[in-house]
Amino acid sequence: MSSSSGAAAAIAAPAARSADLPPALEVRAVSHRFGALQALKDVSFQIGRGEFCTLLGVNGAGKTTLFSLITRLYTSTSGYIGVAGHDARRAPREALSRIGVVFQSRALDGDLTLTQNLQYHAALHGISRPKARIRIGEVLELVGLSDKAGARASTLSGGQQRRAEVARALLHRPELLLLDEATAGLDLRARADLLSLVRRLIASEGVSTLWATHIFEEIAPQDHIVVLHKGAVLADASAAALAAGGDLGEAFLSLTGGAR
Ligand SMILES: Nc1ncnc2c1ncn2[C@@H]1O[C@H](COP(=O)(O)OP(=O)(O)OP(=O)(O)O)[C@@H](O)[C@H]1O
Repeated sequence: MSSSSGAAAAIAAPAARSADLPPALEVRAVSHRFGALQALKDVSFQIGRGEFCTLLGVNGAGKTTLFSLITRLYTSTSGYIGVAGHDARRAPREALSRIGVVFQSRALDGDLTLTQNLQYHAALHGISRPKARIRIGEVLELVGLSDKAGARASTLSGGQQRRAEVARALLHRPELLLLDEATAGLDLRARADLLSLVRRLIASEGVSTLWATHIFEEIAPQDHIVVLHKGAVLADASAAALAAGGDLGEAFLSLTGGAR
């Protein structure tokens, strides 16, 4: 893990789990402006294979902007973004085909059944209908929604809809899963269910995860944390190293100068 900021460099980052494969995500010296506003400043970090990485930052920190650059919604004008070794700018098709995304806003068509939603998305990825049928059964089982396959999306609870979006993101077997404030609007129970589901997927599917949040309770001691604040990486470390035996929330507040 690397970061250009002094604070980040001071904290040792966890090593990637597989030395043989390129990192699931490499962000190197990425900056982005919206006119006069510098939304991202020289952001650098890596996510190793099979790693759960939390991108921790308050509202406006730049999390969604970074996701938009990784997914090519915006084009980065400086720096490098690599997904499983594929340059997102030079080889966007290869990079994007390895990413599954759960966006901040809800993205299912409420009038369609869950299966229809997934069939539509599978077609976008060029998955044939017979293969899609099999894969849809698999991903619904993975997220615990097999019994809802024929239900209209609008009839699912908020937590079920989010799990369905995770299923959708997994259809094409991505190597990197991006989730932007995925628990927003969910009650405590649904939040915990979604988080434990995603953690299980890392083991069962081998997918690496970037989980953007501002909620400390979603972080486990072994997680890799990248603290983003005002567009800059302030720390890149394990949660345990960041908390240094104390409270993670306090450590975060002292890094950000009290912003939460
Ligand atoms: N399209 C845009 N045009 C201009 N400014 C933008 C745009 N999108 C984001 N910003 C600004 O860029 C900064 C980073 O915003 P961003 O949405 O990336 O933060 P965030 O960490 O995802 O916050 P939130 O959790 O509230 O979405 C903020 O100051 C925001 O106001």
